[in-house]
Amino acid sequence: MAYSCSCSSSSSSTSSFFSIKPKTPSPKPHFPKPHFIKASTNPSPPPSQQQPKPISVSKPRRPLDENIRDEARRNNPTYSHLFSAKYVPFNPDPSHQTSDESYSLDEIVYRSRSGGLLDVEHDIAALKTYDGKYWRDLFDSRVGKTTWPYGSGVWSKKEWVLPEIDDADIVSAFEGNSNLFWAERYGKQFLGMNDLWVKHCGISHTGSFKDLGMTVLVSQVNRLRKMNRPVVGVGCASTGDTSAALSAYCASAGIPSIVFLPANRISIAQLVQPIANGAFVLSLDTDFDGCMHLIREVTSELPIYLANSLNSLRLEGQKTAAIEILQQFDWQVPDWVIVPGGNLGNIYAFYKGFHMCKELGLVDRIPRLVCAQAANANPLYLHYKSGWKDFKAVKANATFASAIQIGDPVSIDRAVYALKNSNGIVEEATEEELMDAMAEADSTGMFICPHTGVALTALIKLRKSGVIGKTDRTVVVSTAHGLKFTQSKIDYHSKEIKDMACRFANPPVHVKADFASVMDVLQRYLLSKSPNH
Ligand SMILES: Cc1ncc(COP(=O)(O)O)c(C=O)c1O
Ligand SMILES: N[C@@H](CCOP(=O)(O)O)C(=O)O
Repeated sequence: MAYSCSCSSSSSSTSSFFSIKPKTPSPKPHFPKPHFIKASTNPSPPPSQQQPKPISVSKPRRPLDENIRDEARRNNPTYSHLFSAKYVPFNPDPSHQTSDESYSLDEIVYRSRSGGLLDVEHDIAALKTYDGKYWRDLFDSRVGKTTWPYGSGVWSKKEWVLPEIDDADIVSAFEGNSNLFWAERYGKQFLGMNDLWVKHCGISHTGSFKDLGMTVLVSQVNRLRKMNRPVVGVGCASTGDTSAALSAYCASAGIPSIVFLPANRISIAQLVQPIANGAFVLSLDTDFDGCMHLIREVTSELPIYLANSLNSLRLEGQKTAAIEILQQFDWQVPDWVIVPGGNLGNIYAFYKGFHMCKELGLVDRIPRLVCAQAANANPLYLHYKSGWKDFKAVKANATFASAIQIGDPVSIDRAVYALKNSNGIVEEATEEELMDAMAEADSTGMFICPHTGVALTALIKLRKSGVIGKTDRTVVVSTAHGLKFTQSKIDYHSKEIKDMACRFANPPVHVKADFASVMDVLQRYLLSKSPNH
């Protein structure tokens, strides 16, 4: 790449003016009711009939040797006998179908016998014993509470995620329940849209959507270790976000974590996260695809559990973001959901979440999915453009969207399946397009990451071509917190990026510290902003 890319710690540049150092249930009679927390089992009377409540002076209610896990153990009935899930080959080829192949989730297995991907298959017949309204009400009743583990947006859907795990084994930071932001000004000003939303999955414990999957994976590892299974540590290859999430959840459970990072290809903020959380960090002179290759070899030799999304457990957590979007729209289905794609697990996770909601009667359709890639790392886009002919991995070039600098995505088959079954589209974004989109979005009050800039570029292109209509309800998935990628914003607003106009740069103005100089620049500024200017 021609310019000095901010995502490389070695190449981070600093502008002179930024004085910043570099860088109601209807159960069948024989099934007991799954647990509703109090609020929904005993709905309150309408406000007109309510008596004024005495103000309670709250005192600590728990004795010192008790906590919310103990409370959950006492209060939450166990439904492990009602619902179950297992690993099965992902979308097996019917011609060599080995229909009996399945594995318990307590086994350590990442690939099917044929070498293909696995999927977590739920006992849909058991889940169907309850109707769509039942599930909607159950999930809604758990939002915003602190009841263990349902205070988490992931574990509030526990029956659909890891139904058999003991609540006591769950490792959670009450992740999920991320805000769905109405992008009023951005939609109106730049796209003429009135129903545009940004799902802020990056406003999360470690600043990315990876928390949703990692709580599930690390919880299962916690369970396996209690069962004395041979898991000494958990490892991943990462472009920065998976390693941050893995190290935080492992640290919280006291489990060793090992992370393989491509040297000088992730942001400083992302590098600091596993270091601070006590992970064993290997910085390797290769790219993400090289790291991925190595971690797969290592985890097949050593008792290190693989935490990348090749491991289908992760996607069970990530799919809850799709369910959450429906929930936040009062179970109305948006027209479009746009997701930036790299290793390509997340686009399938979204598909799976939406599909389960349809299959189980919570909604009657699913949205169309768009996967957005950086043009510098676009193997899925090329595959889509070729009419889904033979897939070819690419050598991924540097991109400001550094977390998706991936040329050989492990979940390519899952992504293709998700897109084909959702009438989906793949788009790409050049470096200039994604940085401009990020800057424009930020100028309307967001503070997004470059990957979200990739997704917004896809939206801009699909709006311009008329594929996405002005009134289409559209959700752009924001995958990481912008604060992890400040160097890219500094580079852009400094206009220090080679071959990039940085059209929306807003550099600070250096002014002499005297009244006249300050008044002078302010008057010129106010004039430029006045309506008659
Ligand atoms: C911030 C960010 N956005 C998007 C992605 C892409 O997700 P996936 O790899 O599941 O396609 C990743 C990781 O790959 C990421 O870290
Ligand atoms: N962006 C990811 C790349 C690895 O993806 P994964 O979902 O397979 O773990 C990261 O942050 O490492």
